[in-house]
Amino acid sequence: MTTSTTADRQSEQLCFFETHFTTERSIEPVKTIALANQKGGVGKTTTAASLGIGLSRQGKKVLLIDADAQGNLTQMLGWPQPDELSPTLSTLMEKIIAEQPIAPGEGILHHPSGVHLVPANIELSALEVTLVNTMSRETVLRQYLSTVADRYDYALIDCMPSLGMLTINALTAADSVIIPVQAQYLPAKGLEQLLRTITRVKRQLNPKLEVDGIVLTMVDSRTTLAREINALIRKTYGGHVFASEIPRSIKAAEISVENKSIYDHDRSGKAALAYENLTREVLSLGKQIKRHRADPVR
Ligand SMILES: Nc1ncnc2c1ncn2[C@@H]1O[C@H](COP(=O)(O)OP(=O)(O)OP(=O)(O)O)[C@@H](O)[C@H]1O
Ligand SMILES: [Mg+2]
Repeated sequence: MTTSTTADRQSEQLCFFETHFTTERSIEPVKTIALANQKGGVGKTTTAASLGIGLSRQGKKVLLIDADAQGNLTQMLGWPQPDELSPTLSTLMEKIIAEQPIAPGEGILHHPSGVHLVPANIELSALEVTLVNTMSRETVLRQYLSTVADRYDYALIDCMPSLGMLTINALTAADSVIIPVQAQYLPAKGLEQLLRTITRVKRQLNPKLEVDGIVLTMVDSRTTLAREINALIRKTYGGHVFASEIPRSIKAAEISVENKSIYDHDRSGKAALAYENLTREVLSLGKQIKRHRADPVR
């Protein structure tokens, strides 16, 4: 029978710590969040920009990924002609498919707020068609992200309004999903379809995928209908709805044409304050994940 000394035990524990944390760091140094909802115009892009810049204002290194061929996020951040940009997300994903090397920082734009952006344009539509006949077609975006992930704390993917192959790529690359829902219409059917897709991706492609929550956008609490729908969503999805609600606000609508962040455009307005609250909630979720990850070593 062997008796382990205190030194042996300490060395074993150290080994366990190193293995645990080294693995976590090398695989998941970044928290990747997909902003997804196949319904159009619900605030995905506005939330991606405002949450991303919000996280950056809290000292986090943030990469925004425009995964929509409309290029709305790219335009919102101040590149009004995305079709003239190269390389873009489609170029980088094509390189992954062709197994070509990607240079450090290739295609990544720097926004004055501090966030970085992988832009998109109409070429992404063609790429989506190419993906259909590509080996490991669901993991191309995840493979791209793994080449840049170690430089960021958060990567936010702004999805297009569909459940097509690019959104599946985003869900496969993500640790979690935030679902912006416009509190004006009953979203029940579309939401169920989205949640089924998330469950399918989690089961077949990405076991770590979680839903961070639904964020109610363009909330107008002046109308009874909006208040009722708001209450119904909270009753149905309970703890999966963020406490922070994004109010309907002209200032929030204006940022898509002003090319300013909500924090620069209307610093103390209600939309900026709401996005600051959402940012705090998202940061606190990140801490919970870290606490959870650290549990086994205690
Ligand atoms: N809080 C808000 N109050 C008022 N208007 C808003 C608000 N948030 C976004 N908008 C406006 O609503 C429209 C849709 O927003 P956004 O582009 O963020 O949605 P989306 O879900 O990304 O749309 P798509 O599905 O087309 O990608 C835009 O014109 C935007 O400026
Ligand atoms: Mg959008």
